[in-house]
Amino acid sequence: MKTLIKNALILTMNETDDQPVTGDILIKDHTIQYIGTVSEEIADEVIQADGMVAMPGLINTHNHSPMSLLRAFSDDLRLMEWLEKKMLPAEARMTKEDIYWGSMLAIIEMIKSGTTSYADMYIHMDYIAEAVKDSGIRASLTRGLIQLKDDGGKRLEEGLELMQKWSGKADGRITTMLGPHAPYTCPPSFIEKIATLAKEMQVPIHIHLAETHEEVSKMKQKYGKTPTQYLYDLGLFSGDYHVLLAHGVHVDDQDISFLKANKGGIAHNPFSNLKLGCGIAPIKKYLDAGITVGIGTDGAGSASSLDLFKEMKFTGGLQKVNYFDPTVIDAKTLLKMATIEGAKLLHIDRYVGTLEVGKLADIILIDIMQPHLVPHNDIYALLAYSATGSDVHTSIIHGNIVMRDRKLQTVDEAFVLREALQRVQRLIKEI
Ligand SMILES: N[C@@H](CCSC[C@H]1O[C@@H](n2cnc3c(=O)[nH]cnc32)[C@H](O)[C@@H]1O)C(=O)O
Ligand SMILES: [Zn+2]
Repeated sequence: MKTLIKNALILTMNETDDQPVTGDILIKDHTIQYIGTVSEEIADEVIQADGMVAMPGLINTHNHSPMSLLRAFSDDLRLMEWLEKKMLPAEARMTKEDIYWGSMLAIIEMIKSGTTSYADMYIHMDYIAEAVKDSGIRASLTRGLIQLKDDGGKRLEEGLELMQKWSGKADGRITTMLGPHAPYTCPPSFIEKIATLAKEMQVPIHIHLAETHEEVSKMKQKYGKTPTQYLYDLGLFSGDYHVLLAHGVHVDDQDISFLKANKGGIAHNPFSNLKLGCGIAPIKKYLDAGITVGIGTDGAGSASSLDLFKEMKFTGGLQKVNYFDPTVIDAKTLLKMATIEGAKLLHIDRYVGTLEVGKLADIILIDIMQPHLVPHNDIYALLAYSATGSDVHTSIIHGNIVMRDRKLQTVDEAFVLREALQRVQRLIKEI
């Protein structure tokens, strides 16, 4: 099967070509076969892309997809209260079917706003994997692991089963990670056990880190260390594996030097951090230290929506205001964070994250012939600061057209919305 994208303004996000050029992209099965000028005759299908930007699909580096069912349910509380009084009781009621439809709701929102790969940490991951398979998105799946008493073992078993059952499945679109939830929910022996497994199995780790002031003081009180030093001392950053760290809001300079040892990096979720009143992560310092930073949303229970174009604006705006300096981060850096840097964090940058011959075809087309996207002076600035998720016209993942002219091709959108509306009543009743 050969699909041709014709006459697009191509933004490869590849280091070597800085400026977009008008041209064609030929996709053969799952892969980008040629970028340049291609005759329409050789293609089975032609997508006319005049007036559109073609760029790599966006990568959401942190999500809890079924929490989309808990959108607009608890919005103005502190993190611990939000989590313990609202989210956890509602999550405890989620059936496997709720998980499937909740994650499907999140996935179709992500696809419709330009995300083609995402990282998910949750429970009942089999059902999320089914939704990933059915929808056509690419995902890195993690069973979130907590150990409150002696109950971590069973969860870890489930995490390992997920890896065995789903790694490389759905046509290779699914990868997996090990997922200790956070320093404050995982005692030292549990972290060590997971780090050892990651080392043995050569798999990445996905964990929350230093999200609030409270977390830092709690860990200092209990262990005499910051959350970052706690993980560092347990050897989490010294393995051969990548660690995807969500948030990293409250770190000092010593913490940042510890984080340099890690082969993964930080998933920055600015709007979730803002809405939970957590703080502003020092993204400029991470970038200065050479630490990889990607952009995520976190679950819609805190992030409210899963639009990475929105998160790019918050990322840029917050760093500029935090350092009283608009030059600390630029539009191109924001777009890199949302594409290739995110791909590094998911450990799939060999396959996606830029448009290059030989890479998998994860491509979005953005309609830039709209009042808020004209003129086209600087395409990076246009995409990072002016565009929103609803400007994404067409989305191709793994060579398959999953959305065309804003219409989903793999899933019945109206059906998913009805399922979500009906299921949420039971989940939030009297909480
Ligand atoms: N609660 C699960 C384990 C973790 S899955 C991922 C968890 O992270 C929680 N979560 C979502 N967003 C955040 C956040 O911003 N900080 C900390 N936890 C979060 C979410 O409610 C979910 O329970 C169990 O009982 O086994
Ligand atoms: Zn989270």
